[in-house]
Amino acid sequence: MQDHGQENDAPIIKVRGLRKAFGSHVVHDGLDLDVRRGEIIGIVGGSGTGKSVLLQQIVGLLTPDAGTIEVFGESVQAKTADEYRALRRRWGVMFQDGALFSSLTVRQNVEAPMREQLDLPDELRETLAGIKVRMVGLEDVAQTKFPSELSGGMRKRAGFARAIALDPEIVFLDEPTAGLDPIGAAAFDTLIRQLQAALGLTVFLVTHDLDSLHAICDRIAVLAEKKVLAVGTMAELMKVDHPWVHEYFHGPRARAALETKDTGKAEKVV
Ligand SMILES: Nc1ncnc2c1ncn2[C@@H]1O[C@H](COP(=O)(O)OP(=O)(O)OP(=O)(O)O)[C@@H](O)[C@H]1O
Repeated sequence: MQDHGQENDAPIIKVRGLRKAFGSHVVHDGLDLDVRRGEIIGIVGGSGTGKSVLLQQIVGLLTPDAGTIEVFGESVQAKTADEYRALRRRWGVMFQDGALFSSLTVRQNVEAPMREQLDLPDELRETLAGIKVRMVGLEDVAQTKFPSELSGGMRKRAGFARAIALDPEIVFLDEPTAGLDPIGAAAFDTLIRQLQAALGLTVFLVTHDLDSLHAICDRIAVLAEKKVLAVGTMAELMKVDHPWVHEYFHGPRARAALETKDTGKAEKVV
């Protein structure tokens, strides 16, 4: 058992002075962000503001040009391969399209990180993977299906099951409701909230979906001008005096999402 007690008050993710450029294209410059343990934080920003690039740097798939990233109080960058592997075991990632292995069944996809990180007998691994598949609301019959045999919503659930395969402390979700119909998106939001509460997860949620922000996020971080321009609750961000932030949180789609929330309707207005 690892003792994580001393980390409880410290941010679970701490980003300071982050800079990232691709050639002459600077995506992040002086970006700071704290994520609190146990919260659902939504990451929003215009297209190309670097939401996915930020996520990829935090999980160590891209290397910053400058600045520091700590997760669980440990630097993600300054790690040997074994140390990084141990750190990576404590989070799960769901990429935009679920990024499932097309040649593996749903259950085998969920088993993949278990095979990599855990030394379990086959039968136990299969049973545990089956439990994860059920936890995301997929029927048992889906376990032996291939990704191509699933609907978009089911593929996303399968991707979520794989992200929680190793009982992570943090899950990173990159636009999990993109491409889902309104009812499917609302159901996925509910699933995120339920699993977050049941498993005590911290959720890093990249999204364009204002309904998700209203429905499940504790705080929202806005990426603009190469940094985190503002971070706070929805109510706090609605008071921010910046053209993009104002338009985003007061525009017609924001009003529709707010109305949906206030009236408690299951469907969102599109
Ligand atoms: N591997 C890469 N090589 C070169 N440029 C990249 C790479 N990854 C991302 N970029 C560029 O970095 C910028 C930020 O990309 P990113 O995907 O993070 O944006 P985003 O905010 O997630 O956008 P969207 O909301 O459209 O998904 C874009 O201009 C993109 O073209």
